[in-house]
Amino acid sequence: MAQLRIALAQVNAQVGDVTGNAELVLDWSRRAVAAGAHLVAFPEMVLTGYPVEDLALRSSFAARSRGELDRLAVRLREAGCGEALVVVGYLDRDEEGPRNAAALLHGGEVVARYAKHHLPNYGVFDEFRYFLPGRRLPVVRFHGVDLGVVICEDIWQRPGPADALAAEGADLVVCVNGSPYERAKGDARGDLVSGYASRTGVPMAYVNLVGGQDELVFDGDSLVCGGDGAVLARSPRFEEDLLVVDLDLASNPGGGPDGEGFEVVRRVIGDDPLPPYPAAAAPTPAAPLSESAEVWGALVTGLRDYVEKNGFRTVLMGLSGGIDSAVCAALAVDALGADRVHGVSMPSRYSSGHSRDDAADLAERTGLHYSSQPIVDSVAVFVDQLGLTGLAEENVQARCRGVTLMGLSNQDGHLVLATGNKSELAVGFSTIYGDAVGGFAPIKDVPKTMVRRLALWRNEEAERRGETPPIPPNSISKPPSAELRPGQVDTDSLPDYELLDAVLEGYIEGDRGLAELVADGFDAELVERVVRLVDRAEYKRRQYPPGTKTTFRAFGRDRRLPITSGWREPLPNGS
Ligand SMILES: Nc1ncnc2c1ncn2[C@@H]1O[C@H](COP(=O)(O)OP(=O)(O)OC[C@H]2O[C@@H]([n+]3cccc(C(=O)O)c3)[C@H](O)[C@@H]2O)[C@@H](O)[C@H]1O
Ligand SMILES: Nc1ncnc2c1ncn2[C@@H]1O[C@H](COP(=O)(O)OP(=O)(O)OP(=O)(O)O)[C@@H](O)[C@H]1O
Ligand SMILES: NC(=O)CC[C@H](N)C(=O)O
Repeated sequence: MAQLRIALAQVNAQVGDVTGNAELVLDWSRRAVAAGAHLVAFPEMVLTGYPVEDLALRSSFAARSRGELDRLAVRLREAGCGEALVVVGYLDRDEEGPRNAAALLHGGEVVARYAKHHLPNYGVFDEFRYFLPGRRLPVVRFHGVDLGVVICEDIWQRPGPADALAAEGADLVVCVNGSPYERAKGDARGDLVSGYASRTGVPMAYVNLVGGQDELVFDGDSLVCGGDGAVLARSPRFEEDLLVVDLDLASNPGGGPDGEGFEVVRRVIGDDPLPPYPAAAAPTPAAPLSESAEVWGALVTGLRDYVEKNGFRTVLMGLSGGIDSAVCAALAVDALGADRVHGVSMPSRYSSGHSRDDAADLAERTGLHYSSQPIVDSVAVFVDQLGLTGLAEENVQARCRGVTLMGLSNQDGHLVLATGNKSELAVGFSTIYGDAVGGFAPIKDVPKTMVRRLALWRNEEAERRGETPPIPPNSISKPPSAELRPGQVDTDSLPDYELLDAVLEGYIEGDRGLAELVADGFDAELVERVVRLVDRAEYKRRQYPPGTKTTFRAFGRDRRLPITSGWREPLPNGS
């Protein structure tokens, strides 16, 4: 039985900032070594950030990543971390092409390199476009403990390198990850890691990135499972964390056919067993979050990191008194603090008194900066000069609001937030270049029924903490309305949101056809109408700002459809 203290550094790396990320690795390695860790592991491609998209194809970027890795090995030794084994994800490139790789650094050198074997190429991932798969499998004997490294998707597909490592006698497998958040995914990861450990008897340490990158949020949730599959330690979600765990590792005799097909490379570092050290208190595994808490955490992280990593100080949005803009404002206040959030009420001649009162109430509750910019005069100029009526007149109101927000953004440097939700985006219920303007859309992947659940949860959470609930109860209870003509409510032109979201979930998340949805029990006419609306709105979605993915299938990378398309889902009768 060998003892090893490992530290999983769940850090927030910045895509493209290789120098800054090297500093991050250095800083967290120092902390881990100060905590007595013998092995420190960082997430997938921590040195370049993840995902780097087409930057992976630039040889200058790969050269920078490789060069910084070599320098990092030396700097770690100079910083007193040379005795520890430090696992660092980076972008590699050899004569054949780019690789998604992890290096083991020790004593000022790169002692082993592993390139990801299974490349994910579904959903938001396009790794066949970027990387070549690796076949080499390093097994490093570190003070008598046989260690192997795998990268993220490697444990989602079998057979693969993790099973091969068990067969080659690894006593511990470290899995480095860039596993993005989507609702309820945490369980899948826990099951995979625990399943691997109990199947093979080999403990696994799983370290994930944390933080937002464009539309993705990495939620951390790093964990360690013992050889019996039990979870020994687990990091909190959506925050940086150093998970320090003492492991008693049994020697694995190896064996079995799973090692075939890989080129095993062995290296020995330190012949002597590690000296005994005082045991650290075992960390308590972080408790699971409720669905609303987890989605809220993802949205706050996604918004905060988009704003911070793109260098904005403040955000600005239109406040209609409705639930969508109220939830976006509450998210922004949680992400950035009230002083960095600006909201504008922009009443038109159709705006109700309560829309202004509810917007003002929201500002009062949250403490955000609030102002009023009526659009009555600007709308009148367009309507009169162009002779606009009906829908054209309705939409020009949304567009005057868009112009107002963009004017203030240009003047004061705010990032404009678009407040549309996934249900509206699905059916094209927004005015292009109107309420769809903005640089980021915090709730674009949250269905309207979930927006409501989030609003209720956030207010309850505030009450539980003895704080003022941020969202005006009236914004939650009143019927949703765009207020673009007198007395308009969303249900004039859309089905009830509970029903709409159920059909949308089947069509978008479940990829069910029109006939299948009817067989599921939905009304045929309703399904046909909703499906047509969704198909027709592809062009609008393509021009909508980016926003945080929370569902299994977010619009955009997860669901790529042609805009110009003659395809119509067949009707239940086959026509
Ligand atoms: N395939 C295509 N590729 C490129 N452009 C295409 C296009 N098809 C139409 N277009 C163009 O798109 C424009 C029509 O779209 P757009 O101007 O948006 O107008 P449209 O979709 O016709 O109307 C906006 C709808 O959203 C509703 N709305 C508006 C504002 C807020 C809310 C809310 O509750 O949040 C709801 C409103 O009640 C109305 O039903 C036209 O200029 C048309 O030429
Ligand atoms: N009177 C207004 N003042 C300021 N902004 C507005 C106003 N009306 C609409 N907006 C902006 O346009 C967005 C679309 O709002 P709209 O009222 O048309 O529909 P909605 O999707 O029900 O949104 P919400 O629930 O926020 O009202 C709002 O979220 C808000 O940002
Ligand atoms: N970076 C990866 O390889 C991620 C793929 C993996 N299936 C996940 O979502 O966790």
